[in-house]
Amino acid sequence: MATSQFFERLSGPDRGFARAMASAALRQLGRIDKGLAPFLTRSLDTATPPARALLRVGAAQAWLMETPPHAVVSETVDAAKSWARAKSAAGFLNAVLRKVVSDRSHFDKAPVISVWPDWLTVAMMTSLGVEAAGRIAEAQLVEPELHLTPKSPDEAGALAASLEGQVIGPGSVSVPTGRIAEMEGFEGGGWWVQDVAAALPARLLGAQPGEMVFDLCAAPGGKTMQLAATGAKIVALDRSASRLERVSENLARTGLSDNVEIVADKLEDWTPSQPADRILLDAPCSALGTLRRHPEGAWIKSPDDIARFPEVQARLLEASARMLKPGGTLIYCVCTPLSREGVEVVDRVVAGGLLERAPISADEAGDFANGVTGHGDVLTLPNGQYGHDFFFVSRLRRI
Ligand SMILES: C[S@@+](CC[C@H](N)C(=O)[O-])C[C@H]1O[C@@H](n2cnc3c(N)ncnc32)[C@H](O)[C@@H]1O
Repeated sequence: MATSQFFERLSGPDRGFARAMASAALRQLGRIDKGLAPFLTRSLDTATPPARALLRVGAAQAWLMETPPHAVVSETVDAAKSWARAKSAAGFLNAVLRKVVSDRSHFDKAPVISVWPDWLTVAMMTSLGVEAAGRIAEAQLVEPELHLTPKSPDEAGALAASLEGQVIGPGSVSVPTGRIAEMEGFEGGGWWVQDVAAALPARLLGAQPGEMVFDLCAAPGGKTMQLAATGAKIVALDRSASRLERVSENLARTGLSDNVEIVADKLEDWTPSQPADRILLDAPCSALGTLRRHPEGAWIKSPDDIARFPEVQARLLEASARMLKPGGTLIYCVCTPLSREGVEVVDRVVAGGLLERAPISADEAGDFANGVTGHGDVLTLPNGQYGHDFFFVSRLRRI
């Protein structure tokens, strides 16, 4: 049986505890491995995957959760004994976990920036500097908040009051986490889940009623709903037909389908029947700005996986620019803080002469004003006010 099927069979507190263990281990995996290393005679990589997983989860309980030491050792060893693929590691786990529960000093000494694999820590520090990379790592230590976008920014106050949340940014609402489909107003479609930083790009596009707006990497549709709510005519395009089903469901639930045409195609293969007044390009990227939500992303991806993005992004940005009316506005955004997928892509395409920057002012960036760069782009690094994702946003104009 696959591990995910075991999880699905759990319910109540067991399910919650399993989730909490996995989340704690994944959030600080790099530090946990550094804390474990002195207790091992060989590299952790040489352990079988089940033994490695149990060791990391045991260490997460000992060092990050308040699980009693005897329970950490006995429950983890019992779990190994009842798992065919881990049975032979029971003695090894027992010996190492006894040391783990009585000595957290190596874990405590591992710097917060080592939560990621080493290659990623280096990439973050090279791109952003040690201090900013450290703040991003810090942000990963805590469970993310739940943010909602109301259909109209004017409704943020009422939504916050009804869900015991608080208004953040220019019209988002932070609410206590819970089962989303059971929260007040979900069925009625008055709001959708969207990180406050993810809501910024569509707001900065400034779509007006009746304008032709292309949302060119649209699925699952958080930004499409924001654009549709402005009263503009929207073309929501994505290469993934299955992900576009999510866009349709989201639009139907929120009652925003009327002015949206959905197109399943590759951006670079699609020929629009008329040029756009405005375009939003939320390009495919390494998604390193959402690691606090999906910390496993740091370990699933390799340097090669993320190296391919800048070429793709530049190609998609150029193709998008050609679909824009002269003087039309384009927002390019990516949910990664790495400069090679952000400012460097924009600089390259701007140098080609199709686009120029339409700088974003500190006023427009609101709570992210401290992220406005000298070029007038925005990089939503930790703002010291509330947790959010890390987006790069640039506003451009067709020359
Ligand atoms: C970052 S996600 C978009 C998120 C979306 N804008 C939102 O707010 O919900 C990137 C999307 O780009 C799509 N994509 C990747 N390459 C594409 C291409 N060449 N043409 C069109 N869509 C593409 C992916 O299928 C994915 O849905």
